[in-house]
Amino acid sequence: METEGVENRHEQILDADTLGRSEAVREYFGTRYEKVSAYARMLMEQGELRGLIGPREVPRLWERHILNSAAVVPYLTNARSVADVGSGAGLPGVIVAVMRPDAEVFLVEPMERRTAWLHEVVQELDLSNAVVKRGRAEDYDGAFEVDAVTSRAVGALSKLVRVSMPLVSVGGELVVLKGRNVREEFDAARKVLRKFGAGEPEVLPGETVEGVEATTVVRAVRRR
Ligand SMILES: C[S@@+](CC[C@H](N)C(=O)[O-])C[C@H]1O[C@@H](n2cnc3c(N)ncnc32)[C@H](O)[C@@H]1O
Repeated sequence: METEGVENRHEQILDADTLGRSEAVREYFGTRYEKVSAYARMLMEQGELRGLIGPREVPRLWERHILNSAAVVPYLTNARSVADVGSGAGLPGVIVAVMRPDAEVFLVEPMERRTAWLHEVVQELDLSNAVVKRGRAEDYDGAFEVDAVTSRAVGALSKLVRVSMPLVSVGGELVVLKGRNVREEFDAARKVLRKFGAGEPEVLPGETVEGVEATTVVRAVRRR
């Protein structure tokens, strides 16, 4: 029984690695590939055991998590500072920090167990541009401002705007990974978007590697 579990796990890791080792993925990440790959390996080996990702996520780690997270990066071109709110296992924050070594990246996460993991990742990957901030986004209102806040799977758009926009400098933006039905969340978010002078959010295509399903990226700019 025990051996079967281990073998299953091993197979899952090999499956997950097939996409991660493909030429298309190596090319996509370029010089940052080794670090992204080291992070993926850490997550494959420890993510489930440490309660960071579900067991079903291991085989689809690259597609659903690593590449999905990378989809925000093309929308952060002008950002010199980024905060990833609700970073959890480091998604998308760690990917942003790896792909944008020129930007300072704050990984904001309240749960101690998760921040301990994030500290390990930052050390292991030698990410000198990443800073782990333990706490809720609301705790940092007035403490720092960034050019962009990223977020994935933290809550409805209305909550994200409410807790994250105070961290965005005027002219900066919220760049959020969402499901394709995100427009359904716009009504509830409008009032709070208006408070920050942000109009209708943009729904942008989150394309990464050919053959990998594109995700949805939502962007809202803070105007006041
Ligand atoms: C479902 S997890 C998603 C983690 C990661 N972003 C991902 O996509 O895998 C949501 C995370 O958001 C964090 N969180 C919830 N509310 C938050 C808030 N107000 N400020 C910062 N983090 C928050 C939780 O502790 C949790 O780690």
